[in-house]
Amino acid sequence: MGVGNRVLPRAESVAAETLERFRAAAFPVANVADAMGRFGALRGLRRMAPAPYLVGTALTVRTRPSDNLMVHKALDLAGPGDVLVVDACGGADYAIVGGLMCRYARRRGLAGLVVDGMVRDDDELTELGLPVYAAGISPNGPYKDGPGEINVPVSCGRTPVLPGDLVLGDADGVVVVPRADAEQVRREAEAVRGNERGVVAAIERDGWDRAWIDRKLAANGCADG
Ligand SMILES: O=C([O-])CC(=O)C(=O)O
Ligand SMILES: [Mg+2]
Repeated sequence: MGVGNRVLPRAESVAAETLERFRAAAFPVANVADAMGRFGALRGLRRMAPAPYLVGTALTVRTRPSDNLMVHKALDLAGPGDVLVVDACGGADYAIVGGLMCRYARRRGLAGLVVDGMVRDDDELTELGLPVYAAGISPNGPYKDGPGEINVPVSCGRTPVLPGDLVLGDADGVVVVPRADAEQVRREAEAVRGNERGVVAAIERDGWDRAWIDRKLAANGCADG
């Protein structure tokens, strides 16, 4: 088994009850990212087509920016509730995943795919309605030669992802919650959402307290007027 060219066993995943609590809560990704000190949301990736809220556990893949052999292997290892998190080094020239693979993923019950690289077959992805996040689209197809790694720590959207981490996605993007921190983040996200709901209510009754802005500017020594 070689570094850079290996398939590791499935990692321990975020607890099933925690996963269910996050599924029921369906927090906006922005609230969860705020609950994590504004880290945690993957950078430069977007949802490729309208799709349901994404909740699942990370099955990680590392691959060359032009090759998807290990992604195909990972699809055969993945099952219901898994999210393939693919570190393709942010490659912009070759699609790593396309419509056929996403159809197969949907058939196998995967929760979604997150690709730090390109995808293709945009119309098909739209038709499938599976949550697929990527850096962009390229019609150029991938080679299938390897090497690569499965179930190792990866970097996706310039953010570390460990196999078994919790993955959440909505129209804004994807946030990854470290498995061991998930319950704490859930409580924080609940507080962030509660606070935002309070602000919404205050805006609607013209009661949003804006005094903090001038206090902050004064503390900054800002020349005002
Ligand atoms: O050729 C590939 O491996 C990727 C692709 O377009 C598909 O899955 O439809
Ligand atoms: Mg295709």
